[in-house]
Amino acid sequence: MALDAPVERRDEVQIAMGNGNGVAPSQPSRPAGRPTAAAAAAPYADRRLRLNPNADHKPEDYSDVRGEYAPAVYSALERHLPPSLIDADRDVKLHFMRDILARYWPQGERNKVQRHREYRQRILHLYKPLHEELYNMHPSVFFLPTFLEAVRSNTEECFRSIMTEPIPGVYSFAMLQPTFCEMLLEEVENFEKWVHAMKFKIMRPNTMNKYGAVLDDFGLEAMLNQFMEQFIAPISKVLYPEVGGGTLDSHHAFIVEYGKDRDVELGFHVDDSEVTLNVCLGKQFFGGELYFRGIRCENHVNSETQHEEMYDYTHIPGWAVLHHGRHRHGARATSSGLRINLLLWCRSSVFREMKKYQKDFPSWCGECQREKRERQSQCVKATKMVSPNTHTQANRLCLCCHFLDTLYFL
Ligand SMILES: O=C(O)CCC(=O)C(=O)O
Ligand SMILES: [Fe+2]
Repeated sequence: MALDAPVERRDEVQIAMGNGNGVAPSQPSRPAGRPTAAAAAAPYADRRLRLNPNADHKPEDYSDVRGEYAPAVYSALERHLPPSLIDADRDVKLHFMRDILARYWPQGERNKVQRHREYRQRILHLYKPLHEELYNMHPSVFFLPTFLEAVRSNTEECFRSIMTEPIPGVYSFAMLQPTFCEMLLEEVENFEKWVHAMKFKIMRPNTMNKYGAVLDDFGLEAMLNQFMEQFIAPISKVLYPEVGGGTLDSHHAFIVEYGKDRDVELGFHVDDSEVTLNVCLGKQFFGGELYFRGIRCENHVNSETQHEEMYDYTHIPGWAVLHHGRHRHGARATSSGLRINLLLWCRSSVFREMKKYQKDFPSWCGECQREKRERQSQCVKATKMVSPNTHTQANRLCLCCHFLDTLYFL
């Protein structure tokens, strides 16, 4: 099937509010007459951190250093400094480490994160929760016994025993207690009313939603972290090892709202996640089916869908659907009623870092797999075409192909 419109990447909204200023890192004091830390660190500018830390080295104390990184970050990083720098002046090392950190996290991004932090702090300070019990993890109140039992058993067989997998990589299962769904719906409603009454700016979950709310913004972040670590990560480790399912370490959690006077449908997109959990909380509605169209890497995000990749999922309150973040999907119009879903985008920083060095992804991208099969069949054809005495030529071709397939790292 040719796609009508390009696939969107669904990104988090970044809010601009507060005083807009990031906290400036403090400048370490410097005795007169000595070269600046920047000048002293300059000769090391092209050096990189060591991959393996120097476990015997005792790092300096950075507890007086103010800024966006905790002092512990500098102490940990110091063990990775190149040998020529590890015994340099503390200011020189600090400058070098700040340079490294800034390369990974540019100033503009840091300011946005800082503003968002301030926004959350203001809400946490002022908002009074309706259901306090939601803010701490209570497994038996939140989850159905069948789901809890499967997670406790922690085996692939038990996970699969409560799930259906209608197409590869999409799993659905009954997950949440009805009372938990009701409480969460009431909490979100309460938060939205409060935001309105306070004339506070509400941050929508995504660039593609006009309604909904970010659960992490009003105090549910710690509980949802446990939700991910204790209940989604064990499953992802088994079902999604190829996309970092075993190393999930951060999340973005939000509510989406569809119906009359809300968002109606959701365009074709991929999520900014490795693994996405999507659970319907209610209420009553028609429509809103989730349609899937194959898993794709960035290079192939707009490639054609194969027939066997097409699947439509109908939401049921309390039921979850778990899928790859890069599984292309969208939601059809909710034609009547109100549909509210909880989304947990689970991310792995390790997987994201490793992905930078890979050139294709036949273990999970449907199109990379298709191209690999194509290359292999070309090789087989080439092998068949040559006579036995020129076989070496064909072997060379095949070896070449094999080499290309295994050369993931540049
Ligand atoms: O409305 C839905 O169920 C889909 C939501 C979704 O895909 C998303 O928020 O990323
Ligand atoms: Fe999505």
